[in-house]
Amino acid sequence: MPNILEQIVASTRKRVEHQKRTVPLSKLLETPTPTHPSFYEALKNQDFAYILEVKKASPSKGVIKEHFEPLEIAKQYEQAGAHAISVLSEPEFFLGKSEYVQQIAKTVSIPVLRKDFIIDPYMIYESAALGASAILLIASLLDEATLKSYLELTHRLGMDALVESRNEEDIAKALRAGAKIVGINNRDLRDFSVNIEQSLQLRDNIPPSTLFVCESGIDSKEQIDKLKQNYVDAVLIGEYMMRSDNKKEALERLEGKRL
Ligand SMILES: O=C(O)c1ccccc1NCC(=O)[C@H](O)[C@H](O)COP(=O)(O)O
Repeated sequence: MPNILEQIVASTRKRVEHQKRTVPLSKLLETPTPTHPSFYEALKNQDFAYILEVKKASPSKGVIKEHFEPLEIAKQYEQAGAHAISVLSEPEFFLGKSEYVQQIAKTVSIPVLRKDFIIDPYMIYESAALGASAILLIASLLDEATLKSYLELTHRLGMDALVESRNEEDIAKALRAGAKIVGINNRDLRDFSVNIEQSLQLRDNIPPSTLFVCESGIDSKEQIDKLKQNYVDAVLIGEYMMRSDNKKEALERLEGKRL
């Protein structure tokens, strides 16, 4: 049985091939690219930034939000004080849609990160056409030369990339390839367990000139305090925010402004 990433990648390959037949790259390139705010600057301009995630479901948790209104959630995130919004567009395992990225980017004034499993340059052009400010690139899915070329294309199209890493090897590859923003995903994909110690242990591998994002499993003020003490620049929070009815109060609880 292939592991979860292999399953997602296989499904993504089929989806991209189908999408290329529906909207060929030549046609996609005719689409005017919407202007968008800078994801990098939005994170850099804060002592500690919050990227809040819009996702209906995930392989580890199944359906998280049955009654799912992505645009409404994104507006609530912005009003709550998010500095950027992450939007899952992968349809089979996360029940996402590319349209969510487009609709949300059109509506909010903060940057939108397209969270998908980018394995083809077509998806980078598509992300720009959707109005994304940034994309996720997963270091373990791409060899170094490919990661470097995807980063160059992303930057050339005026977007930023969050390069997701899980170990020293991924981080070294990301830095050599020119990543300006590195994320550590705390979720172990073998058993789906999450532990923010993963980010803290790898913190010193990332130079201060590179933005450092801690991803997954964040749901308490104690964790946020610890991450701030360890010079983490930003956090990416999905499930905790998705399950909270009042987004503003949920963020205030993480910040210790509310019990
Ligand atoms: O979450 C999963 O089950 C998962 C499985 C396979 C690949 C990626 C997966 N998650 C994507 C993410 O990284 C999270 O959506 C993101 O970091 C937010 O995590 P959380 O706050 O724990 O929802």
